[in-house]
Amino acid sequence: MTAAVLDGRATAAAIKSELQERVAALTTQGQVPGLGTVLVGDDPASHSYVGGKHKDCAEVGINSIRRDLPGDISQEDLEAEIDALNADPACTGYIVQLPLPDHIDTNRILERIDPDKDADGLHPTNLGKLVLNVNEPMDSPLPCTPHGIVELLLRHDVDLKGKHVLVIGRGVTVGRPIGLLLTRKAINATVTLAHTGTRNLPELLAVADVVVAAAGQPHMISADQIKDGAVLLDVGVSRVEDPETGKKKLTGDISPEAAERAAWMSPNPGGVGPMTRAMLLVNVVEAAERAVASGQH
Ligand SMILES: Nc1nc2c(c(=O)[nH]1)N[C@@H](CN(C=O)c1ccc(C(=O)N[C@@H](CCC(=O)O)C(=O)O)cc1)CN2
Repeated sequence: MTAAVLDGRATAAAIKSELQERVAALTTQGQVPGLGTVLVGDDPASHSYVGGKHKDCAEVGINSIRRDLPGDISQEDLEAEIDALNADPACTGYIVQLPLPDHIDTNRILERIDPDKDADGLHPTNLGKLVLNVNEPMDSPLPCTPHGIVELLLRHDVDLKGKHVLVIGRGVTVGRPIGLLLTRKAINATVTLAHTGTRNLPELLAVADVVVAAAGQPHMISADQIKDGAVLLDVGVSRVEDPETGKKKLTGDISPEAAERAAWMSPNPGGVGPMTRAMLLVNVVEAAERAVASGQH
């Protein structure tokens, strides 16, 4: 068996073209969506992700607001930047690029974001709505990567009803929230969350129908560890040196050979990453649509 491809690039492109029409309609109504990004420090990967977000905005007609801040910014000064974006009417939604430097209290920053402008769906109010299952239909944003994974599966007609999903990694952007989405009645999967303290990972992998690997450990999952016909979503991204070229290259958590035994597999790059970017745009557009519907603009 060779896995069919869960093509994140093509799916994200389709979502972006659907969004162009919604952005045009909002613009006609006088509500031009504007995405703000807050980037602290000079991590090249974070710079590249933020650059990609603004490129996407330009493609669909969303305005861009960019705050690039020094790595030694104080908690107080960063909070002042958050307050300014909360108050800026041109910014209809924004994100704080993670991770933040160690001296910054990330949770305090996330809590300070106006929940109505929380384009990442990571404010406690919005995560709380996800727990309470009150954001159906979309009256609050969902975290981008979990939402992107669900959308990628839906648009490839991969049904998770009754399937056993093994999520590896307990981070706030992927591992923790995705179980809440996958266990909703509309999807009805059974989810196990594994992490660095999990003792029987090989046994769990051997029986999992679906694996969401978000550990950031290059090729930690090999072909011989998965179940035949599994669905594999490779979220983790590491930059490792290519022995042939000596250059750094992107490497996922799942060995590419696993495609020989899987039914479906998301490439990395080209799978979950582009979906994360697309779902951020969805959150920005939906926030602007909610503002119009509530007469706030
Ligand atoms: N505030 C947030 N911070 C971070 C998030 C997030 O959702 N919100 N997720 C990740 C980084 N991230 C978005 O911010 C992200 C990562 C990867 C990609 C992506 O498209 N990757 C490409 C390859 C990119 C490359 O060539 O370097 C792919 O998979 O094809 C998009 C967004 C952590 N921080």
